[in-house]
Amino acid sequence: MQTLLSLQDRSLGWGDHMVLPNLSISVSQGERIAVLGRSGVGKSTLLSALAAQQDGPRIALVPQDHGLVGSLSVFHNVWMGRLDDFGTARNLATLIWPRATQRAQVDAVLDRVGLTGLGRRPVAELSGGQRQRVALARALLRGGQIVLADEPVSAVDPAQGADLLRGIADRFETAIVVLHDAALARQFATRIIGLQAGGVAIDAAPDAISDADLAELYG
Ligand SMILES: Nc1ncnc2c1ncn2[C@@H]1O[C@H](COP(=O)(O)OP(=O)(O)OP(=O)(O)O)[C@@H](O)[C@H]1O
Repeated sequence: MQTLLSLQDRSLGWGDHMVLPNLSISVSQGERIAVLGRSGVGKSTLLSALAAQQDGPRIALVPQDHGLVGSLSVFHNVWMGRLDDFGTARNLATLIWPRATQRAQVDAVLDRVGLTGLGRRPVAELSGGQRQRVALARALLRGGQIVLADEPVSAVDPAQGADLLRGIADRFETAIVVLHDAALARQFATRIIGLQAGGVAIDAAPDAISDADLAELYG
């Protein structure tokens, strides 16, 4: 399988703060990767390094803080996922006079994430779980070869989370998703990467990893 993203012997950190020294990870087409590990271990740092690769595949992002503009409508926030597909004039026209076809495309992804009928609502008026689903809808609209999603279902219940993860898997052949629910990770992933104390402690298929192995990540 083709390698879509790769970090080789990279040391990831922020300024003088080293988070993941000498890290090597490759992501192949078709993999669904769940990244697990304690708070602060470097899951978001890993995703941001993968997302920053130059001349790579088309990536859809679901950031942990959602990256939404509260004063804009749900429609406009979702449409942002495709801004780089169009020129400035077309984007300005969409901002002012969204076309029926554009509304229909956004409505389809809003239906998929359970936000039917909320397109005109300002994001600032939504709940945390609804905002999270707007960020996911934006990635679904964008599409691409790979999605990088940082805790995209942390604010919804496990059944809804499982359904939204199926939506991700249906839309994207390759996915890297940070999760904190080990059961959801087992359901979703073809590969689980567990980070611990500055490095990769687990990197295997879910069937090859015991619950005790996963619990140790948080021990
Ligand atoms: N933008 C930033 N600037 C400086 N330090 C940062 C930044 N983002 C993260 N860090 C630091 O890097 C380390 C790893 O953070 P990171 O957000 O990658 O962890 P995480 O595993 O995603 O945590 P969580 O599960 O709480 O989201 C932490 O010590 C954090 O304080």
